[in-house]
Amino acid sequence: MVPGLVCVGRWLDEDGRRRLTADIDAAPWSSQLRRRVQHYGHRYDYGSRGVGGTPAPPLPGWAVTLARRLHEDGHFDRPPDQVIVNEYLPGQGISAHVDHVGSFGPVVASVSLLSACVMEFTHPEDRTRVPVVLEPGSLCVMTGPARFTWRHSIPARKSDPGPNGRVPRGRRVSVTLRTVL
Ligand SMILES: O=C(O)CCC(=O)C(=O)O
Ligand SMILES: [Fe+2]
Repeated sequence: MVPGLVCVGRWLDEDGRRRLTADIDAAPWSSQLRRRVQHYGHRYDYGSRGVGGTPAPPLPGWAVTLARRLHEDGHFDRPPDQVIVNEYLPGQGISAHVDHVGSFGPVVASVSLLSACVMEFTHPEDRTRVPVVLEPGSLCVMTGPARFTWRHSIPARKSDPGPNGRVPRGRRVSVTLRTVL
């Protein structure tokens, strides 16, 4: 429904999810934009804010493993070298944006952990809105129009609409991998 968007459910199995979450939680978090974040690789972040800030630490082992697998699976033509980890507590979200076009390459990949949530893709001209459920362990890859034209956001709310009523959110952690231009 969103051209250029590919989502793979259960990209990480339960053990993989548990180990990745433990590795991430063993690292220090910093607080920005009301969410907690970790940056690795070049510190080019926050969409329209563009390039900035102090250099980030190199990719830790778990991020190198994810980056290699995404490259080997054919999602990237070189292993992604920039990683942002976002934590969302129920009620937190991210406003509609396109990941900074001048800073990042043509592929943006996100792995979801812990709680499911709904990401909304919005077309800037006709305002078409497509909700996409991000399940724990899933991989979402944005290329082409999904990457460059459509905006993505996570509504700041405590539950999401589901087929059988509202689905409460829990703590969610996402890992987004990109290449720096
Ligand atoms: O949490 C997510 O899945 C998306 C994060 C995101 O869009 C970003 O950091 O640019
Ligand atoms: Fe984004």
